[in-house]
Amino acid sequence: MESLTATEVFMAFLMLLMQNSNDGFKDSIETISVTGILEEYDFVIVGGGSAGSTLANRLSEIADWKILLLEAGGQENDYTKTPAVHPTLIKSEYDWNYTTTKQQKSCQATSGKCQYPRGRVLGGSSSTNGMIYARGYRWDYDRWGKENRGWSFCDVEPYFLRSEGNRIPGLKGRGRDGPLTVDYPPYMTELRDQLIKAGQAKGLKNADCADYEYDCIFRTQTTIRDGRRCSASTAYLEPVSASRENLHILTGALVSRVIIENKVAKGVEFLHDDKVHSVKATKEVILSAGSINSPKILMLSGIGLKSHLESFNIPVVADLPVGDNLQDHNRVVLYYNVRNGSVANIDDLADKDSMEQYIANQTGPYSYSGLEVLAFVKRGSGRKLRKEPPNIQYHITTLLPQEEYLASISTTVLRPFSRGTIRLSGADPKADPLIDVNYYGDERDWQLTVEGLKFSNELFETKPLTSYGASLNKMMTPECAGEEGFLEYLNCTIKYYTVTIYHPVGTVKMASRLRGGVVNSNLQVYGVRNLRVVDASIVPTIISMNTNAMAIMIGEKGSDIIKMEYEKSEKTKRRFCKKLYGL
Ligand SMILES: Cc1cc2nc3c(=O)[nH]c(=O)nc-3n(C[C@H](O)[C@H](O)[C@H](O)COP(=O)(O)OP(=O)(O)OC[C@H]3O[C@@H](n4cnc5c(N)ncnc54)[C@H](O)[C@@H]3O)c2cc1C
Repeated sequence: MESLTATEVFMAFLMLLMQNSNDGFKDSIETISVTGILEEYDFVIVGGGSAGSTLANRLSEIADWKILLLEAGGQENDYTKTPAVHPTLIKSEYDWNYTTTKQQKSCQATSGKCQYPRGRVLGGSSSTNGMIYARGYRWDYDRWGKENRGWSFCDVEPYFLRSEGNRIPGLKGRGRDGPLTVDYPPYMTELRDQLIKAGQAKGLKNADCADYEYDCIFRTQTTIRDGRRCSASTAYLEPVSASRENLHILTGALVSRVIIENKVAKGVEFLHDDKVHSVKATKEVILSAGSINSPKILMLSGIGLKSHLESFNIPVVADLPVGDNLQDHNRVVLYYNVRNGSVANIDDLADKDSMEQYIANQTGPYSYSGLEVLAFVKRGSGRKLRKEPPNIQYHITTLLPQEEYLASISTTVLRPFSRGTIRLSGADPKADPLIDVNYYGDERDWQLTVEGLKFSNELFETKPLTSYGASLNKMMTPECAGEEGFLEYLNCTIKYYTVTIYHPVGTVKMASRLRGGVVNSNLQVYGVRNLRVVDASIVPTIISMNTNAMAIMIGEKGSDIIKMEYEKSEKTKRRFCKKLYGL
């Protein structure tokens, strides 16, 4: 019998899921219709992603505040919450379907245009991501804190702890009671232990890489709760959307601009079913539309580089370097054939028993993302590096929708020197922005990638993996398969197959104005009152790990900054009234 393609397999799984949920997928979040929204709210939050969902939950804890959350996408469902299908969410209705501008040194397999996925659904990119949970190093946040008061590790750690509901026994210094579940997925492959042994054979410690003293390899911790994705919307919106009357959530609402009068944000304009609507914010408008769309909305609202805005006849409200400082992690993948049955493959997913097992009790190969093992190492030299955390990350995958039994290892330079930009392609809010990732704009990133790739291959040449038949499969990178020399092969894979690993940050930089900042350390946009940005775009320098936990931390901390500010002003007001009127 001819085997099924990956698309056919996932379609079959989807059909089975639908059949099992009687009348189709049920929405888990209570939303409001566009005709039901109020004329004004205290806070209007734009974007219900990792940071926005967190913020909506925390701000709506204050019963007196009315909150509106506007999200361009729709809701998650049983399919999007199934861990193994996550690669199929890219380029689907849950994705913004962005591509970059033409790149010279990367993505040549797709003619220099890199796919650039971002979640367009409640939960944002946390609803389409690979579900890896990683916080970043103390060093990363201390670096932020040097220039941004209140953002050192000791300032942000309480928010990681508050958000995290870690179920893994024995880990120290982790949150246990927070809404965001962190756990091992309920499935693992035979190769996992061999991978860890291979790392150990190369001197890596088998430990959670929470410290930076050592190179390490360990089993991936995930935002998977009982075999299902735990996105920011699952964690923060599901538990409160029905019970909190002061929180309104509207999906399908594409915010086109912030309404600004005399340098004060008054509300937003949005499109719903192609009709233009507006809503007022009496206290603040908060952008949580992510690293691509928060800068886009700011620019459409007249906040950005003057010359750029003027080229589209957008009246300038504040001349700020919006969209500069784009930093991202990318990856270059090597593939290895391994012993039959030691990893999962397309047959495991195509197997009806696997599908039924998942539907019945959320276990089996559908219950994990495939990203089974992570490793972090330090490569390169220099005295400075000695005091820094690992600068290379490996994601090792044991589930590829192929007939062969394959494992893959992707190399990621964690603190790239290259910087890209986000710019408008026009004044139309529906037009995609121009994303120039500029991978390898700085030659040092290429050199370090080569070093990282060499080490990844050394891992697969250790006994624990060669005894499992590990051998490099060049056919998975067909554009480079003909390269005979190993170094030539690596350079070719970098040029043809470098793609994003989905961590853009920094495009609405938190810093002083002199240092190219767009927001201050309270996340307020310079030169415009009542306007804040709370999401991954405010990150001054990219952290040395995956970015979802970080974005949720920003939502948590952002909510406290806002609460404290209003509480303080309420107290001052009350004190003033008491003194003056005895109230
Ligand atoms: C495919 C993929 C895989 C990833 N894998 C991992 C991983 O395994 N682990 C990890 O830690 N990180 C991962 N990440 C990164 C991580 O998920 C993101 O860094 C994080 O979710 C960013 O949070 P955010 O709040 O800044 O933006 P988002 O979560 O992207 O939220 C932005 C929200 O705003 C909405 N929005 C945008 N524009 C508008 C508009 N004009 N009007 C209304 N709404 C709007 C969007 O639809 C979205 O819901 C991955 C990301 C992707 C895309």
